[in-house]
Order: sequence, then structure tokens, then C-alpha cells
Amino acid sequence: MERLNETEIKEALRILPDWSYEEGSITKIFNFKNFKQTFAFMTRVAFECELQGHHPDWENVYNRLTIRLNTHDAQGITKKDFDLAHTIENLFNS
Ligand SMILES: C[C@H](O)[C@H](O)[C@H]1CNC2=NC(N)=NC(=O)C2=N1
Repeated sequence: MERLNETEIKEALRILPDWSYEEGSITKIFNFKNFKQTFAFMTRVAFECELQGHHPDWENVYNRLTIRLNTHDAQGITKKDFDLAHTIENLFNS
């Protein structure tokens, strides 16, 4: 899949609240009430990742979840990352 350039990435980020482009990934920090809520959300995300064949680099510390998305094969950001970011947002907002 084709790598997006920096202008395309900035443009696509405009409709993704609190996501930013940092160090080769698109990233967002999610905060929850507690660990259980956080891990429940991670589980829902994990099933979607399997469906999409695309997976985040993520880090969980108690009620905080940092998600970073990039495409290894393309060595950058592709539409796959934005598709997954939108899926994650939809799950977060439902
Ligand atoms: C072998 C497997 O299909 C690849 O490693 C997939 C799986 N999940 C992936 N996830 C992400 N974020 N980037 C990839 O390039 C990627 N590639």
C-alpha cells in the first residue's frame, strides 16, 4: 500500500480529534476511568485489528492507553492506518 506524504497525513488528521503525527506514527493518548475499562477497550480494538489485519503499537499504564499506528511494509503511514484510527475512534465513541 502507498505511503502518504506529510501534507496528506496532516490533511487526514484534521478529522481525527486529538490524533497527531509524531516520529513516524499517527498517535493518540486515551484516558479511561480505571484499568478494567482500559483493557475492555483494548480487547474491542484487538478484535477489529484482527479483522483489518492491521495492528497498533500500544502502551498501557493503568488507565492510560497510548496508540501508535504505522505501516511496516511501507515504512510510513498509509490509508490502513487511517482506516484503523477511524475504527478506534468509532469504538471509543460508542
Ligand atoms: C504479516 C502481517 O500481515 C503484517 O505484519 C501486518 C500485520 N499488522 C500490521 N500492523 C501494522 N500496524 N503495520 C503493518 O505493516 C502490519 N502488517
